[in-house]
Amino acid sequence: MSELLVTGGQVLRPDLTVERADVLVSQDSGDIVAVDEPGTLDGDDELDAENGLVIPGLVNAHTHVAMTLLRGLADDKPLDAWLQEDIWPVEAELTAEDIRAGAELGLVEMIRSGTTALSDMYFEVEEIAEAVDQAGMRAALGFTAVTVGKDDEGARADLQESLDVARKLDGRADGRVRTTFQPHSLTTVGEEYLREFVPKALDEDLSIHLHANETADEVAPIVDEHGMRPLAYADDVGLLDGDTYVAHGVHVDDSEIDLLAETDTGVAHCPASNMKLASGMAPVQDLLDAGVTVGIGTDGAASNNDLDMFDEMRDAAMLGKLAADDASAVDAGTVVEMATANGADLLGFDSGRIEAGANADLAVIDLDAPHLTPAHDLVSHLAYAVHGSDVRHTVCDGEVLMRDRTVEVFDEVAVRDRAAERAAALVERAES
Ligand SMILES: N[C@@H](CCSC[C@H]1O[C@@H](n2cnc3c(=O)[nH]cnc32)[C@H](O)[C@@H]1O)C(=O)O
Ligand SMILES: [Zn+2]
Repeated sequence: MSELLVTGGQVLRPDLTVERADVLVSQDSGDIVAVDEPGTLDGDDELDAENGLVIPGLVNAHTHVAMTLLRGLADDKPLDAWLQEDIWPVEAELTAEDIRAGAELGLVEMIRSGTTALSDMYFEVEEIAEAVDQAGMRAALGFTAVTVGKDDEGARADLQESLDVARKLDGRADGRVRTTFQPHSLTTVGEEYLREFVPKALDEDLSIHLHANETADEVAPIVDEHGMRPLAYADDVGLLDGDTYVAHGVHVDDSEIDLLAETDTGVAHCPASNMKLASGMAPVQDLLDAGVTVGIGTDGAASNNDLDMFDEMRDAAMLGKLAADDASAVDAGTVVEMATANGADLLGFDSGRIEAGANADLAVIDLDAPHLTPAHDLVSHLAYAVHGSDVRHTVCDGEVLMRDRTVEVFDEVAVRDRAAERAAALVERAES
């Protein structure tokens, strides 16, 4: 029996109160065993949380982790032009080894900034699953199907692969990997393919993750072609019948907000990506008021341009206020819940809460910093003032992924060097 004691700090509890407490986690079960008064618990090993705040590991509810290789390659364009002119041509040159290197880089960046779980959409998913396994993190992974620009055989093969990958990789990494069926979006996968394959995913009880209602440009053609709003169309083809979450959900009208709530469909809100691509402002407070589960995602590093969930919480709060024209909207406590418990609920993990019985996924924030002084309200600090670089330790499934700012699960310098080399060679191939 091996137990780790996170000791000497303050702890953020599920009701968002903060108390002085020690946290005991089991490295065998990967669960939190107890949260109790300082000095009352004992472990085999200790993690020093003195002058620190223990929080649930953050959950990045929508990303493309291997896109770290494309960070800074193409900026300052809207979604459609950015994908078609810049991103897709370079992605066509990506090898399995590139994706492994990019994923490792992204996971190291996440561990350093206190993220312990992610929901990812990409290809070469086996490589991403292996990187997640080595990282010791938790992930909902999947193969993203696109049918535009493909012949019928290619299109059907893509959707079949999304089903096959979801079936094959579920439960990998000792159960830390779950999977989702992933049509890329409502405009990049044809209706006949959705009608054929979505029922198969539902039959197998697969969770579903897709991009939806991201830009105004994508809404209009759906309304023209199908005579209904995008999410009504998504519902019509069965996409909202299962355990589904959509990334973005920016351009949703009241009827679609109601539909999300009625069908218990979640939203992975990506504020930085929505601002950078000028996609628009998601009505986050309206979604929350309607009872929709909203998590927060960074989207890929090429549209953010980092994977720091603390930046993302601050962006979500600020953009949520602007969208609602109300400074009280999307408050600090709300974004902290979105980035922890809500995200975990979307991905289907029992994480995001520091309480006995939950997954032992946590981060310790160093509060000894000028930008975190004074400490009137630590929840406010989490939403508005903490940076990813303030994270001292990161723990997932009871294992220490980073101790005293040293990543223990990867050779960080080697990961950075390999990613930089592969990214340079990738761009050279794409340009030749
Ligand atoms: N490009 C591949 C498979 C798609 S993987 C998932 C895709 O989502 C893309 N992506 C990244 N961010 C966004 C976004 O905000 N909206 C839509 N797609 C995105 C990403 O570049 C990647 O191509 C194919 O043609 O078959
Ligand atoms: Zn995306």
